[in-house]
Amino acid sequence: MAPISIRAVLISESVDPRCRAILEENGIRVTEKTSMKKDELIAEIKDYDGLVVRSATKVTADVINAANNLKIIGRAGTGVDNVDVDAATKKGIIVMNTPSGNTISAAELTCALLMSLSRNVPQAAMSMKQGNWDRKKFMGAELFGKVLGIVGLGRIGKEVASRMQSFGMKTIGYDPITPPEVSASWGVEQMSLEQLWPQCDYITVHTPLMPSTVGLLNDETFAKCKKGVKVVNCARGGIIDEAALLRALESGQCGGAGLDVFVEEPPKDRSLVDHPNVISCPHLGASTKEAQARCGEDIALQIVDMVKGKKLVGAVSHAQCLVQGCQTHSSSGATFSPI
Ligand SMILES: NC(=O)C1=CN([C@@H]2O[C@H](COP(=O)(O)OP(=O)(O)OC[C@H]3O[C@@H](n4cnc5c(N)ncnc54)[C@H](O)[C@@H]3O)[C@@H](O)[C@H]2O)C=CC1
Ligand SMILES: O=C(O)C(=O)COP(=O)(O)O
Repeated sequence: MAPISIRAVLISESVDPRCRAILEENGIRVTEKTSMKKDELIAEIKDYDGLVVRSATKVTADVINAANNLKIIGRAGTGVDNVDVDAATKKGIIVMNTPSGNTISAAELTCALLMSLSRNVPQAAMSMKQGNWDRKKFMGAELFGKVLGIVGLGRIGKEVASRMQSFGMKTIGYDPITPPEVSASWGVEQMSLEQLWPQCDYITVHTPLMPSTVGLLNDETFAKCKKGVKVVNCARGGIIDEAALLRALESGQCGGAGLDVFVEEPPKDRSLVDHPNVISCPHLGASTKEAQARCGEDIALQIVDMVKGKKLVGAVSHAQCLVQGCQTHSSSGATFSPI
């Protein structure tokens, strides 16, 4: 691949300092400006060759079209739903991410939410802080012997499965791309969603956000679930329809939800966050020292590889992934948009 000249990179979110250090060691000028509003980003982006973001920066078509020199948008993390990949591709801008860097952290938070849901840990802790000692109110249920449905058997889904199997959960799942014999080798029996919904005591979603995954859990699918099913969304807001979830919580069809992500972040409508059977986090799936170190370092190294014209091992076209309906797994762990 021909080398790409990158002289100046804008980092628009809190990214591990190793990212800046690696870029600067390679002669790239770095500016860090966080918490910019959309018009500030549009004004700022004009002269940069590269932009490094996490999930909060919305790299919309107007931002992309305002950039005169932009060649690379680097997502220090997995989901690229905050980047208009089509608009970038039309301008010949490469979009790349670092998906394997935060897999374990996102999987561990998912497991923490599953365990918190089963034993009411956050609610009990809050009650203790309020001076109470209420043992009856927080009666829980064992995870042992319960059925966990995993929708999306990619990197994170797989890691969640192995961890929850160690608690004695039966893991079933669905993925349109991962072959059933592959997931069977990690102890996950695949089946259609129609077969999956009524069997689960817990459901966790681990798909990218895209048109085919918006509202995977909705009024109709909640109605097919066991009464009292508990759900976790550590993937993206909207994969579980928020209004349908609230209705299901109110009717008791859903017995509890663990939410790390929201359609709007932070959510202005607090009805879900405030619901007594909801435990929530402010999008913390990738917020560990280890994940941030990996993602910050990986994105910088990937940008440097592009500058040096290195062949991108296992690079795939993101557009192709979207057509296939998934983020393809590449051997390098990274996904790229076409140039
Ligand atoms: N809360 C957080 O901080 C984090 C959230 N994430 C989110 O988690 C998502 C998943 O991450 P990875 O596991 O690394 O991605 P991945 O690409 O390894 O796995 C996603 C899987 O979803 C499957 N899939 C696509 N459409 C589907 C459908 N309709 N039904 C069922 N499965 C479907 C794909 O075939 C693929 O196997 C990311 O796209 C991102 O949005 C990722 C990291 C941290
Ligand atoms: O990597 C992902 O997809 C995430 O959701 C993590 O987002 P963040 O980098 O923490 O803003």
